[in-house]
Amino acid sequence: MEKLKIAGGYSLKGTVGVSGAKNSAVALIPATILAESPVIIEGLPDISDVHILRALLEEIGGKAAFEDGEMHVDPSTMISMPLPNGKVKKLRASYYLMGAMLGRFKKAVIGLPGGCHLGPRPIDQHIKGFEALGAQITNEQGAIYLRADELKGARIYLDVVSVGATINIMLAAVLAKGQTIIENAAKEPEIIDVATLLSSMGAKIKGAGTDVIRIDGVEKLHGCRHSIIPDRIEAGTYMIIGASMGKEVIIDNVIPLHLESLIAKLREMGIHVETSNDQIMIVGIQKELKAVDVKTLVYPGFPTDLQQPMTALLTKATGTSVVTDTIYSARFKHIDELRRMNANMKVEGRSAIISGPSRLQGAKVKASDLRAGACLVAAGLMAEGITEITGLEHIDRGYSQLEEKLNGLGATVWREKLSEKEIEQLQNL
Ligand SMILES: CC(=O)N[C@H]1[C@@H](OP(=O)(O)OP(=O)(O)OC[C@H]2O[C@@H](n3ccc(=O)[nH]c3=O)[C@H](O)[C@@H]2O)O[C@H](CO)[C@@H](O)[C@@H]1O
Ligand SMILES: C=C(OP(=O)(O)O)C(=O)O
Repeated sequence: MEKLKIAGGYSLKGTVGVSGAKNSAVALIPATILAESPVIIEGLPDISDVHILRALLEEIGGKAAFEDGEMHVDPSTMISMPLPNGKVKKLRASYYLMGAMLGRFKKAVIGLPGGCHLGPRPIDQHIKGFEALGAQITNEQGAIYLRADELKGARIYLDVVSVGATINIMLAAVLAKGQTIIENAAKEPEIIDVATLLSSMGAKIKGAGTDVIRIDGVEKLHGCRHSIIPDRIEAGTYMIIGASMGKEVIIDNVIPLHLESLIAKLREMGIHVETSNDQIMIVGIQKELKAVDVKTLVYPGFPTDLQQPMTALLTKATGTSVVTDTIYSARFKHIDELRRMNANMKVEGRSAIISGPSRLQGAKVKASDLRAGACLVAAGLMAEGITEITGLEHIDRGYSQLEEKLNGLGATVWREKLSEKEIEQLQNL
């Protein structure tokens, strides 16, 4: 086990390259199961979610090689092997194996997913969609059993706008007989990316990126090559870091349109942001920053995945900021850790209330989930002295080459092994 150490308080400058999007990658990899011939995905991030999904493709008999960001998958030898436990619990997106395996094999056994604990994360809308397509589904001792004699297209209205349910139903529907219509679909860029891959494989999908998606089922899908979109959440994290400590930080390989809500908030705070085709330049603090209110919403609203890093930046703003998460009821485990670092903030219901400015101090803190980790990294860079962050397994689910990228901007960040005493202390927490 390791900890991340940050010597904070130094300004940052330079260019940081953004990796492929985690939330696309974790759907694109299971989508390859649906093809009859090899699929190549390029630009994948080097994160644990990608490595685990690659291993899961091999567990069901496929061949999957991952090198230099490129994954070569040969799905022709895959079988519907049950995956009730083990690796599926290490990430959220293992739920996409349900849609993809149901689509190809008409049966699957998949353990309930893991991922960040952010309050209740049901999958009832995924199940509702699969059932509408004709699947029988049971939950037996924490594993979902899915089976269908055949899948038939259906009209499915999502009661909750869900990224996962939208993609999972698309995966199950592309090989179903007839037309499927998903209404009240989520519109995140990652959904368009998955639809682009499926279309290159021969699927017929219209409307991805709008709230009505129409899928005309086809008999079979073939291999192709696909290039992933950049990670807007990783990009947003570096924008927030640049805004808090940057003299001038350029975020490269980004689609500025995907980050309009964050760009608008940073400008509202008084931060200078410039955009070009595939770059965003942040000129950090020139003057006093203004406190702002932030409310997370489905895309194109402010992403919940940037809510936690944003609270670190808001400790620098003068006045009171209110950050409300409308997507997850309990995405505030980072707040106690920020308080250890001298932040003045509290949680009230679904909101964090931040009074600033505060001078953050380095401390020993623990990442409870992925973006709590990103928030603590941002706070550690801002704080005076040394910050030590444990819980790196969460951060490694979503940030490719974190230390290399930060040190490339002039930060001082490194990993150290935890002593036996530290491991014991963590286990007793
Ligand atoms: C792997 C992946 O892409 N993860 C992202 C995905 O998670 P995920 O796909 O799990 O999130 P959803 O969009 O499904 O969840 C949105 C909201 O709907 C609720 N809900 C969802 C499904 C369902 O069947 N029933 C239900 O009630 C959830 O509890 C949550 O309150 O979108 C989230 C919201 O942008 C992001 O935070 C995650 O980073
Ligand atoms: C919540 C997240 O991930 P997951 O859905 O994979 O747990 C995230 O990426 O912030």
